[in-house]
Amino acid sequence: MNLLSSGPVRTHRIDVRGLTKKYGPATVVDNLSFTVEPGHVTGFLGPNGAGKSTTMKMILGLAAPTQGSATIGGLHYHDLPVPLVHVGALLDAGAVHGSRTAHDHLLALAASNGLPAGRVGAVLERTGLTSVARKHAGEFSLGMRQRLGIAAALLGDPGVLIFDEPVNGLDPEGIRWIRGFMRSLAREGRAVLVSSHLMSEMAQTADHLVVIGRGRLIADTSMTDFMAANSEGTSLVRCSEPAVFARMLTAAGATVRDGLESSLVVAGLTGAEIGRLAAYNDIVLSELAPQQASLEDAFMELTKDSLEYLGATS
Ligand SMILES: Nc1ncnc2c1ncn2[C@@H]1O[C@H](COP(=O)(O)OP(=O)(O)OP(=O)(O)O)[C@@H](O)[C@H]1O
Repeated sequence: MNLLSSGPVRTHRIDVRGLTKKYGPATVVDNLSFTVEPGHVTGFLGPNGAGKSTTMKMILGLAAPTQGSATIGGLHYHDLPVPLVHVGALLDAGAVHGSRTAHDHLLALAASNGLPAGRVGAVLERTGLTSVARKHAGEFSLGMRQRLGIAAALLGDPGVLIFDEPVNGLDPEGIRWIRGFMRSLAREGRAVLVSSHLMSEMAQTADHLVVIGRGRLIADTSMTDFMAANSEGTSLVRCSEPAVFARMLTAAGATVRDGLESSLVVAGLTGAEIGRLAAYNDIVLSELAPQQASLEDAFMELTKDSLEYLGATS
């Protein structure tokens, strides 16, 4: 079998099991288990310092786990015969040799990994770099360096791709390109793991979410389920007798909490249902307004207990 042909993509899963990393007394990845499936973009979310990069480095054999394992298609990274054929990664786009042209950078990488030179043209084409292939990478903008890093990750036509905060610092056009690119890689049957500290980033890209905080798993869910559970609207209600109406709402199955200035924040009933209940009980509503919780709010809520430091309140 020719592992380097442009035939169907080899599908692999990433399996992370009980993965733990300690640096001195600090446990930065703590008994983490999750799976990254082929054909999906899995968003790896967590606040800064949550342990995302460290986890990715362990999957890629760049850091040794203190406990547990991370495998690609059942093998540890160091046991993969030609690693780039199975997994490609973009960890730090700045780490490109500025003195080489994009073409020569990729050619050197192909040669040192035993990959055919023909792949260089293919990945330049795929990442839209053909016209600048003879330019020095040192002259590249961040967006172009990012594309070059992705071209390198694709050299072995791997079934697994790992991107660490790929849109950091990019302009809107670069961000849109990367999002679309990751989705196209998943459509081809590849397993794509991409980290971010922004929920809004993931909402437009990922099919699945793995959320961590302080190195621990907080959520492992499909994007659809996360959205259904967290973007449910609440209603803000102002009325003549909030305490009385709150009891009625609760009796009708709503969840009610106090809002600002004697308002009520009501979940579990639609605006129309709240309005009907008020009319039926002769409660005068002075305000009934839908409140849409953003996914970013839901993510903040989910990770608030795991933030390393909280802003001081003045
Ligand atoms: N080589 C190291 N030695 C000691 N501590 C480290 C090392 N690498 C990472 N850490 C610490 O481990 C914690 C997790 O870092 P990591 O970079 O994995 O987090 P992250 O979720 O990727 O965050 P960020 O988005 O800020 O990079 C941090 O507190 C960091 O300071």
